[in-house]
Amino acid sequence: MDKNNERECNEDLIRERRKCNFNIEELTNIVDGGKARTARRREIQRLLINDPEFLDEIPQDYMSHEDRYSNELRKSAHLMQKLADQESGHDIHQDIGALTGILKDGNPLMVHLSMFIPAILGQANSEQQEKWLGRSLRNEIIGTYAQTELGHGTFVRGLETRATYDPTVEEFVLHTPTITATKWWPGGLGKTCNYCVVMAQLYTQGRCYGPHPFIVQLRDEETHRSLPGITLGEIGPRLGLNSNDNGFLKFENHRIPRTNMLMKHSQVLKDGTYVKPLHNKLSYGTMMLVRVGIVGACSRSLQYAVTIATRYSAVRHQSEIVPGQPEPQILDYQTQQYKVIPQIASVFALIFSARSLSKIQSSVTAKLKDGNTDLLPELHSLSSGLKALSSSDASWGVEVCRLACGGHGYLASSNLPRTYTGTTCAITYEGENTVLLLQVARYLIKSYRSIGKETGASSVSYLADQTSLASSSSSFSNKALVQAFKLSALSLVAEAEARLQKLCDMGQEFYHAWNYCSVLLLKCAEAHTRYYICEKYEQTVDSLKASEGVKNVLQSLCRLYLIYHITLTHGDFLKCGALTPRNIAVLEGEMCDLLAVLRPQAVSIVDAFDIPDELLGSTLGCWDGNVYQRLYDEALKSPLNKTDVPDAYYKYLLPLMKSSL
Ligand SMILES: CC(C)(COP(=O)(O)OP(=O)(O)OC[C@H]1O[C@@H](n2cnc3c(N)ncnc32)[C@H](O)[C@@H]1OP(=O)(O)O)[C@@H](O)C(=O)NCCC(=O)NCCSC(=O)CCCC(=O)O
Ligand SMILES: Cc1cc2nc3c(=O)[nH]c(=O)nc-3n(C[C@H](O)[C@H](O)[C@H](O)COP(=O)(O)OP(=O)(O)OC[C@H]3O[C@@H](n4cnc5c(N)ncnc54)[C@H](O)[C@@H]3O)c2cc1C
Repeated sequence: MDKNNERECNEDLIRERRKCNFNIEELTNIVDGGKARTARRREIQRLLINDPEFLDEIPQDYMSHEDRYSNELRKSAHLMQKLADQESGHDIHQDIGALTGILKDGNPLMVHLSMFIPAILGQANSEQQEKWLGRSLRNEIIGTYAQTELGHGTFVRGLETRATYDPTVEEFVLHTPTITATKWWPGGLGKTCNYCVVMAQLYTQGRCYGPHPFIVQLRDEETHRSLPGITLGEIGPRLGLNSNDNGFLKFENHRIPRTNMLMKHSQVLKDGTYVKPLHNKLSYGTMMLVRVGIVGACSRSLQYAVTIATRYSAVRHQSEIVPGQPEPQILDYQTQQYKVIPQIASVFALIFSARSLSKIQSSVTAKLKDGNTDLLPELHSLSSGLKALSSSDASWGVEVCRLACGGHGYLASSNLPRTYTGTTCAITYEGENTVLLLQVARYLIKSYRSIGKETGASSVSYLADQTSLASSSSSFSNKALVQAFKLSALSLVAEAEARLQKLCDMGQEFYHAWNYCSVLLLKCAEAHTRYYICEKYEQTVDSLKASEGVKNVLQSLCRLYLIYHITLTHGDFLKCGALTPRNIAVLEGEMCDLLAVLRPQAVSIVDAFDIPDELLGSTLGCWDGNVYQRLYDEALKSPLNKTDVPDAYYKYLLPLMKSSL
């Protein structure tokens, strides 16, 4: 599609684009994280888009389960090859965002990249890395991360798979003692992988030391057959990601060398002596790493959905605002703006918090290298909270975008259903959101109770700011609104702590009191994480060196985001006195003004996400807005349209219709 050729473009979109009052390329660079990143992303995307190997012979929705898997594996293998052929020196993980959309319903090699290789990097010692890292980076071996079992996913300490050390032959014996111990879910485990990192309970010298990672060969490297003592398979159709061959795995006293325990943090010596790690949750490091990555991935899913919904809302005309006048673009309805534009604002919120979290992660990793684990709890809390809010915000945002497209949003060819199923899985995997938020709450209560003791953790330092409990905001700057979020979070934490304490004073055990307060604790964790997101949004936009046009757009989006979230949870702001009912009413009015201010820029902002049509994969969201022709052409691809009268008519319908004769 030639973006300079207006003749091929829908007239509404041409008009929308002429209203643009900021530099789109500049905003694109901000979204990508700099000019160089934009250039690199485009280079990769061009490479993929122009390659016929990535085309599907027929739309995936018409393929069988096996064909989907095989088709997606064909493309993912080609993708890996292509990326390997690229000049070296680029970190593939930095390029992952550029790949969004090239694979349509999952990627059987994804967990190899996102967890298996990171697990080797983060959990294996240098000799082990020597042995496995190069081979996995060159894709000579393909692995997954096998932790979850039929009986336990959330509660990692409850895993049942055992790795029992046998010092006589210096081997671990891996065993699946019960049906519930069967590994269940790992992506690519069913048919693709020949290796995996298994999380199993470590037993040595008659003691259990909890879950530890082990690298295990699953299939013969020549024949790809599963090895003796190992049972493997795929778990069947899922809500989405149906090409990922999520699998099951059982061990029957399967032996692996001692040196297959990943020993960067803890070790089992030849005689069976256990050597403790610096911090007993370091073996959870791979999960934490992926949680950080999920925040950025969620922002990308939302960019896709909101690009589709915004362009479609500019093209679609329906009903009337002024009686008797032509049908308006649906984007002119305030209620439609309220669906779509806050989701655009949300994209930037997620981008900026993802960046802030990444920075923290890098500094924690650097400190870990020097043996300093002080900031691990802070990273655990922030990555848990942001993973939870980003995945639930993005899933809800994608669903709102789908609903905003009316009936056509329900069609697979809109690409909204698949975007939704590919996003909502992140609510569950890598730590179910409620569970992760309760981890954040645990950290909040602990921090609140240790006020006065220096923790060095910045995300919770505000809990010591008791004076702010009394102050009510009288100004409405963005900074003041962020303060209101802080006050709301602080007062929820104070309330939860007081309620917990009261129950304990009445004689309840702490863990029962905790469960009894957990709805409120969940709210604390959400409010705390929302405050973090809002603060980063405000600070990033405020300190941004950008042209006036771009700055204005981002200021308005940031303000919309702050007000939108205040209105969604206004009870909390009222309860703590951060805002008055009158303040809320004024803010609600201002939110509608902001929708009106942003309305003419909406198409240009989503254009700045710069998603090529080939990756967006949507009849409704294409750059040229030629929606109806595309919908019609896609419908013609239905196999049912190959014949005028399908066989099923003769088999079932005809006998029914004639039976009454
Ligand atoms: C929920 C927890 C964190 C609980 O762990 P626990 O050992 O029972 O801990 P606890 O008693 O609740 O707390 C004890 C303490 O451990 C701390 N802690 C917990 N995790 C960490 C961490 N990572 N770093 C640093 N500290 C950590 C907690 O904050 C507690 O600290 P405290 O005692 O309060 O000081 C854990 O079980 C967990 O992470 N569960 C979630 C499981 C999960 O995420 N599975 C992912 C499987 S892989 C996957 O889904 C891949 C999908 C990808 C794809 O397909 O693309
Ligand atoms: C698409 C997909 C891909 C996956 N890929 C992998 C993979 O590659 N490797 C892998 O090992 N695993 C993988 N998983 C598994 C995934 O990590 C788990 O499903 C996830 O961690 C949730 O655990 P669970 O299924 O045990 O849920 P459960 O813990 O059984 O959750 C059920 C309900 O119980 C609630 N609950 C549980 N514990 C508590 C608590 N302490 N407090 C309050 N409420 C609680 C939850 O909030 C939830 O509402 C994948 C899952 C999916 C869906």
